[in-house]
Amino acid sequence: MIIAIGSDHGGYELKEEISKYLKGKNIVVKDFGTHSLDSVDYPVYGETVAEAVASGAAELGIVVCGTGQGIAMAANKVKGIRAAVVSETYSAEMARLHNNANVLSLGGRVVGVGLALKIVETFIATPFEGGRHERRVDLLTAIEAKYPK
Ligand SMILES: O=C[C@H](O)[C@H](O)[C@H](O)COP(=O)(O)O
Repeated sequence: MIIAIGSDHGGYELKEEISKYLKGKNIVVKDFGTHSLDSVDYPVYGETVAEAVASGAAELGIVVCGTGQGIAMAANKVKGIRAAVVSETYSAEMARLHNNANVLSLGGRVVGVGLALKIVETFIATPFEGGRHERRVDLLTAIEAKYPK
């Protein structure tokens, strides 16, 4: 599995922990930065990770900013992306099962490392359930088609 990751300065430290965790599980990590605590702009990293997922270069994406909110907003602007802001494991599971989320967004100033890694573990281990949820995810995609560039 290939996972694209990215963060701003507010998510940098957690992004590094997630990268270490994933590599320890023999998952290929494509790290799109940032690479230090210097202040940067989260939309840049949200878009880059989302593009990697939308193009198929990565199967899933994980983005981190201070709250997980802004970087998820950026990722969700990219066609084909369903980014979910998650702070506990139930939502991590449901975001995959029901929403087929392809990007996980975490707040580096919200969740501790231990919980964040459990959320990541849950997110990547849970498949999309399909069935009635397929129709609803298709309706999300249909909204995108109504607003072409
Ligand atoms: O949603 C946005 C993120 O939480 C950012 O990480 C945050 O706004 C950055 O704030 P600051 O520039 O004060 O570190």
